[in-house]
Amino acid sequence: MSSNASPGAAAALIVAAGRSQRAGGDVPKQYRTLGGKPILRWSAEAFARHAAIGPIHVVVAEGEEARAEALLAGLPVTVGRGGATRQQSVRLGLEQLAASNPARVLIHDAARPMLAADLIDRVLGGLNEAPGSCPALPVVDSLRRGGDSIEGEVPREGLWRVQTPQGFDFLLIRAAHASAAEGATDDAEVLRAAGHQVRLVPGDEKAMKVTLPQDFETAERLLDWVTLSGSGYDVHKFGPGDHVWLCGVPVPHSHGLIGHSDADVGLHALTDAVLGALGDGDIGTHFPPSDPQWKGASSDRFLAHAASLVAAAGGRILHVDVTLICEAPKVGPHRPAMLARLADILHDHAPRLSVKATTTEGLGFTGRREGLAAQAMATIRLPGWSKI
Ligand SMILES: Nc1ccn([C@@H]2O[C@H](COP(=O)(O)OP(=O)(O)OP(=O)(O)O)[C@@H](O)[C@H]2O)c(=O)n1
Ligand SMILES: C[C@](O)(CO)[C@H](O)COP(=O)(O)O
Repeated sequence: MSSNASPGAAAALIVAAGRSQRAGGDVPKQYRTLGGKPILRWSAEAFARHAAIGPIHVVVAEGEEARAEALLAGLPVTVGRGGATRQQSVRLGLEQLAASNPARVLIHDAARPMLAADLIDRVLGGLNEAPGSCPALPVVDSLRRGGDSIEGEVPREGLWRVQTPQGFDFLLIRAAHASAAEGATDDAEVLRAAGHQVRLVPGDEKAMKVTLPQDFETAERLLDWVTLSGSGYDVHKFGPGDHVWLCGVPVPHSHGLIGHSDADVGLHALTDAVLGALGDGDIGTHFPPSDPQWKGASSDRFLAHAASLVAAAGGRILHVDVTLICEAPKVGPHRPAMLARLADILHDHAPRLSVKATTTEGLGFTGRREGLAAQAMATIRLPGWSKI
């Protein structure tokens, strides 16, 4: 993904050097997946899609640079080293960003993956009013001080739960961090303590910080999954040959199928069904027949590409269903091999697979054995909370 940045765009600094002591797990939470996508990648993509964001810099713990670069592949980001505390990570990240000379910077926790474009807009809007801008949500529960029992009340009026991204005048926040005492839990406080105004702007419940083990499940639910279906249809004509390719399997036959690629109608219809569910063109858009590199190509790569687009959108294929329409060859004996091949091409993307066959009772072009047709249906699940 290339940057959409407009001139004068703000920089983004994503802090991802934490150790996830509260979340636990085998790897730090920013490297775990949410909706099939690494947590760190979610917010990096959100910044990369936003036209008002320019350079994007990520700081990670020592030794994690290669892992972070691999999971951020294809995004216009740079990766540097963070520090032992969040405050130190921000300070180091700001120093590393100084070479880009941004006028403004948005500082964001990698642990807040659901970063909506309108939250970025609100934070940038706040920066037009003050040198600092901080998204926050009102406290709605009653607050009490205590240990095992309640010892007193804490009035909630005027209290806010602050989130990220927090926006700043770059030179002011860099200077404030350079001279700040240790112990600040966020950057708005660092700027305020240095004597500058920080504007509060409305936050977003979905910009929650994944902190505790149970937060992964909550975050998955907040992705607002949408279920989408697509259909595909394809026809190829019989010609000379002794086998046809169907759903990735060579099936012996008195004829072959004529086509630019291997003419696998099953995989072509299914690829179109997956692309249809995504709303991302058709097989010809992605693999133009005019392009000589697809001559004789094995069609499994077309389907694998469509599946990779679903995965890149943080989604998952739930179900695919292919119907092959022909008088011959007989499909039944080859069905187990076709299902195994589809599972192989789709890896673990599609838990439910179906291949069916029908004749047209001697009617039409398939009935006259002039060609072979296939129709397919795919159902996918995509995170619906932001426009992807
Ligand atoms: N030395 C640190 C500590 C934290 N962070 C980042 O600051 C954000 C907010 O921190 P938090 O949720 O507290 O993450 P962790 O420090 O990883 O969690 P814990 O406190 O449970 O260990 C996270 O994106 C985290 O990666 C950082 O860049 N450098
Ligand atoms: C910056 C922050 O996300 C604002 O809510 C938060 O303070 C960082 O998390 P931590 O748990 O305090 O390290």
